[in-house]
Amino acid sequence: MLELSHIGVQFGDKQVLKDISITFQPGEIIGFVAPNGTGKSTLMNVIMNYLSPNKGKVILNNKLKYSNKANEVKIHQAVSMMPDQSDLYNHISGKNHLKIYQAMWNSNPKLIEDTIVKLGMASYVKKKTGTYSLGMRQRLCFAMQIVSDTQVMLMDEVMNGLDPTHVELISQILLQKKAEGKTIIIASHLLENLEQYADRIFFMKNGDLKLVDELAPEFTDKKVTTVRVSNFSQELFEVFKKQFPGLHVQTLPSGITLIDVSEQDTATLGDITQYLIAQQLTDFSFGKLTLNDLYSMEYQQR
Ligand SMILES: Nc1ncnc2c1ncn2[C@@H]1O[C@H](COP(=O)(O)OP(=O)(O)OP(=O)(O)O)[C@@H](O)[C@H]1O
Repeated sequence: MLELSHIGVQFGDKQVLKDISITFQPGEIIGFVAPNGTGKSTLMNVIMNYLSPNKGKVILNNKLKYSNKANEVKIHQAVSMMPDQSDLYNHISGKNHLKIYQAMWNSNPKLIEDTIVKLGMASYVKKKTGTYSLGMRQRLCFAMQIVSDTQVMLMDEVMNGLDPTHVELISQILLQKKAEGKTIIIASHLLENLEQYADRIFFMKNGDLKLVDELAPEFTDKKVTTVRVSNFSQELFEVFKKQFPGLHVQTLPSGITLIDVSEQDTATLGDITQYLIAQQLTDFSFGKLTLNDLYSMEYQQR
């Protein structure tokens, strides 16, 4: 269990993190989402003690704090940050990188072959990393962290540069690691992907973390169906509101219009469908509010 207690970080007069207190549990995947330059990496750097916060503490398993070098070594045996592509040595092979990580964390040597197979790296892992493509390097960085096998894993943009097949593959591995009881903390801009596996997702804003489930009740309310409509003009919006009074209708900065309808109210859902088709608005869908919708509500300007 990893606890952050009243973490605050200030750069000059800019308060990047205000007073963050949160606990991460074993077997949990946590997502951090925010526009560039908001503070995701800063928070991860605090968790790793690469950056000392102006206030607050990081506490591992109710006892260990970054109070001296010996404790830092102990914490780093349990908490790791996924290496960055710039951390790779071009003149040595991927496999040697994996061996170094396995030895540094003294993890099970079997993990090296298992991970190579799982990530489909066998055809290139013995070549020098200087010959790798962006996606191959990214898979290696992920593999290195998996081989380190720490209790808590931090990943900043883990899917960076990966094709859809490898995004899916790594998503599956993340779920396996969660099932093994790992705590995985991921900063990502791939919102649809994050929604597939994250247990808790936080938007970072004004130095705080906001749990997305608490931002809009219709995001989690299973009794609400959201109709998502493209190209709904302001003129139609006004006419629609008169025709369907009492429904919650809003147009997001992204241009998508959302109409909330009770799931049981099939008559109204049918009427809305007819209305939209009559207006030649055929680009619509029924479903749940998405993380992209919430992101648009929170961060985008009209
Ligand atoms: N060492 C530093 N000195 C001064 N300002 C910094 C320092 N590190 C980060 N910042 C500032 O803190 C803010 C948050 O930066 P951070 O790198 O944490 O953002 P981020 O959310 O990770 O962004 P990205 O999505 O682009 O990676 C930015 O305004 C950045 O300029």
